[in-house]
Amino acid sequence: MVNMNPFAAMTNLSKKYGDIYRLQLGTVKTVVVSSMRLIRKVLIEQGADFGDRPNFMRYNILFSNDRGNCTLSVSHHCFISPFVVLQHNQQQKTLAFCDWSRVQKTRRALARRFCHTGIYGDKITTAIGRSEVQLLKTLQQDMETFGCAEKRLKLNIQKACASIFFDFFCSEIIEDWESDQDFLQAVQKFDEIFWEINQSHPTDVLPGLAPLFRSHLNQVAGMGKSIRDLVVRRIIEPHMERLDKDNLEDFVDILLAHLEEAEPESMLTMDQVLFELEDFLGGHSAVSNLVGRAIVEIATVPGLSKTIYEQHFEMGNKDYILAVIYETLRKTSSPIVPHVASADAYLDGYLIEKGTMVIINNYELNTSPGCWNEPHLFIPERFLTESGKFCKPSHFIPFSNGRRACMGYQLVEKVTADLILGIIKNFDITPTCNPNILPQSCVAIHPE
Ligand code: HEM
Repeated sequence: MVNMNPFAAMTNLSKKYGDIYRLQLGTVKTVVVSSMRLIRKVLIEQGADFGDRPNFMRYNILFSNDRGNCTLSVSHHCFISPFVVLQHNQQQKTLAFCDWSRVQKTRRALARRFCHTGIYGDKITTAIGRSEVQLLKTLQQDMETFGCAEKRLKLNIQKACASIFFDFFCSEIIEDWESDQDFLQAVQKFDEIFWEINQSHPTDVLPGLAPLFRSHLNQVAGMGKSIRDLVVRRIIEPHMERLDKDNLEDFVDILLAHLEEAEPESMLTMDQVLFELEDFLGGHSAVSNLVGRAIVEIATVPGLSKTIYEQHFEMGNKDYILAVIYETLRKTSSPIVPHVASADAYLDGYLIEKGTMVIINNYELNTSPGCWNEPHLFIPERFLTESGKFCKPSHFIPFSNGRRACMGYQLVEKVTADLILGIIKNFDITPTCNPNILPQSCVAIHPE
């Protein structure tokens, strides 16, 4: 099973050992849950007991915060290179990979309104509109230069999504993607980070192997630095100078106003604010990879591009494109970030000790013939009622559920739909690549 998709391998084990079983992964005690009944318990009914995240060395390296020369430090003084020594629990600075805490509640509360595309509908629509013009122009140029837009398709979609997110969250309009070196570097680094956090690595469960992976871990340490420089210099500093607390223009203003106005016991630190902003800006990588995957899927189903066009633009069915997005997520079998028991707790009668990692294995729920008709095929209609309304079965939860659920799903739906529709309206999509060669159980497409 070593070469298998790990989620498929864990599904095989569940056939033998049941919907809940223990695994010892290196030094990490792990429990795998596979049925919807148990997944619901972990995420919702007993969400308070399972709200923490694994403390992987890579996450700590990635979310360090030395803006100078990348000299960081590790809890157990694990020496990786002359330049990198890690610090304990740097990952508590990030929203998505920290343990559950009062700080986490504050972080989520600050971002909630901004993730609501209804409340900030005009701002996101304007940002998408601005970026789409540049995307279509760039794709057209590539068509003229290379005869097809495939060569740089992923990169162009990344730039489009990044400029939407910079515009929406920070009011930072990227006028010219190609000449803005800061921006281009941030796009590349965000994508590398997204790929990295979507992969597992031997040091996650065997941190003692770190010296064997020095070069990779040093690379990981460098990934966030250029992004942090850009965020501080181009976004935080100018926002601090012009902050008007009576007129909060964007998410950065909301975060900075919090630093001045919150009660001391619930106030975030400047570092936490900076990392929260980076977490949300980084969401663009998830969207761009998803758009890329959807385009590949659409290309390989004969006539689908035309059907999307007809449904959306001619028949006015706005739900069809949503069904395409959810079918892409299903076929990818987009995984859920592992949780960790924050206290000793009983799950289905078994004692799960504090600190145990809980893998929520949704692979079978996303891909099995027991849950879906012809699951290997791309059929958006499975997410539509007879009258064409979007309808998602309750066992399909690509954005998870409960207190750690994804905060960005509305943005994902809106940006992904608008970009795909923009491309379909202006270009023919024909297949050159088989979607089955893309990695499974992972939205990310390799940065190369
Ligand atoms: C392809 C697109 C995306 C998918 C499939 C996705 C899915 C997920 C999943 C499964 C989780 C883990 C939930 C859990 O552990 O129970 C998560 C967490 C999170 N997502 Fe997303 N996400 C996507 C894009 C985004 C975007 C664009 C943003 C923000 C703009 C975002 C913000 C977050 C945040 C902040 C968390 C951490 C929540 C927490 O730990 O408290 N996501 N996402």
